[in-house]
Amino acid sequence: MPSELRRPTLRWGIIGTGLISSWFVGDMVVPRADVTATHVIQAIGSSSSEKGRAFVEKYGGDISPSIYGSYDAVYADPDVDIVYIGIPHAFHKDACLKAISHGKHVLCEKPFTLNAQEGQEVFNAAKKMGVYIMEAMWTRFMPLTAQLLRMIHREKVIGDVHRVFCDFGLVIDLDSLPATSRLKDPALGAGALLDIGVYSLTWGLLGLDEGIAGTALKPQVFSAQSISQGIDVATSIVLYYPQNGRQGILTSTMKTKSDPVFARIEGSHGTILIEGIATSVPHRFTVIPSDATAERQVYDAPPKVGKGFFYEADAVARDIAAGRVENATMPWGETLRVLALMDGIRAAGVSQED
Ligand SMILES: NC(=O)C1=CN([C@@H]2O[C@H](COP(=O)(O)OP(=O)(O)OC[C@H]3O[C@@H](n4cnc5c(N)ncnc54)[C@H](OP(=O)(O)O)[C@@H]3O)[C@@H](O)[C@H]2O)C=CC1
Ligand SMILES: O=C1OC[C@@H](O)[C@H](O)[C@H]1O
Repeated sequence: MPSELRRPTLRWGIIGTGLISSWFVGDMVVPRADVTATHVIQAIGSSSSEKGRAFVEKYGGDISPSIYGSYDAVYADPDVDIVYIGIPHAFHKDACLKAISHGKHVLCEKPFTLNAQEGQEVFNAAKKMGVYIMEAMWTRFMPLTAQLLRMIHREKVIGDVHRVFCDFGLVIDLDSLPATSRLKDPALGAGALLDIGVYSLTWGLLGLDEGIAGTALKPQVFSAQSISQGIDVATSIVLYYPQNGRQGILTSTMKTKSDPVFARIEGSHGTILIEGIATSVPHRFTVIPSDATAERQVYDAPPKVGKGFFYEADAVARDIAAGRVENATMPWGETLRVLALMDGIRAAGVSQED
């Protein structure tokens, strides 16, 4: 096998120097024992080059990327293979389209775009240009997630799944945030559903049905949203699968911190509890058989190195080296399915203005 396929290299251009870009870059430069891909931080694009320089000093370790005071310079840099988009949701579509128009591959943060229509536009452009693009739904790429889903759907460790409960709650005090914060400004896509509810919804979809994108069963969706200052501060979703009676109760809120045990999956032969520092980051699950005499089994994530963003980045590197334009774990159709569900929830959810 050619070495580029065995251990591919990707040269990344980073768009935005906020929180998520710091986490992502930190993971790309963290020393790892079992590296399967090499990630080079080739360029940083920021609203100002001073900000870009400060970012590299703080988070970049030994790297010395090109630092640009604009995003356009990153898209135009011939040494950049792939653009990582880490800016507020409302700007994802334009950033993706610009990167694609320069022939760059793209990894774009969640939620991929503000709605399914925007997402479709971006995928159409990527298809036309023949470039790779994926939504950075990192939770799906963690080995513990893959192990859990295999045990539920293939090994049927809890028998037939009946219900999935999942919550993602963070305490976000809107009054203390500037009006320009991405967590507060409706124009930037603020709201619990798009920011954190997307994870609860993801766990529900993955736990209740093995299919994704075109192979997934279609649930009926019921929802309620509490609106404050023009954004949803809490969204609750019920997924009901008429095909088999399964139900998901999937919640998100900006009012309360969720419990470390953020999800419960119930089946005919037992229950699984999933825990982590956040609903996006599972670090352990426990299988509790219904038979009280049988032992609980605990499964832990691999020892912690970085935050775990390299799992999705490695997957992207392998895909690109193999000539694929989309990823099998997070294909374009799956991003569009989740976006369409969130569109429906926002359109139909019972809303209460305070
Ligand atoms: N996968 C995950 O776990 C996480 C994903 N995310 C996702 O990443 C994206 C960015 O979130 P996060 O890093 O928390 O956001 P931050 O507010 O921390 O940073 C966003 C960055 O985007 C740039 N930017 C461009 N225009 C604006 C604007 N009008 N207002 C604010 N920032 C702007 C700025 O970078 P500059 O000035 O350098 O151009 C800014 O630093 C979101 O879509 C979010 O959903 C966020 C956190 C965790
Ligand atoms: O994706 C996310 O996960 C962690 C949260 O802190 C953040 O707001 C969100 O964007």
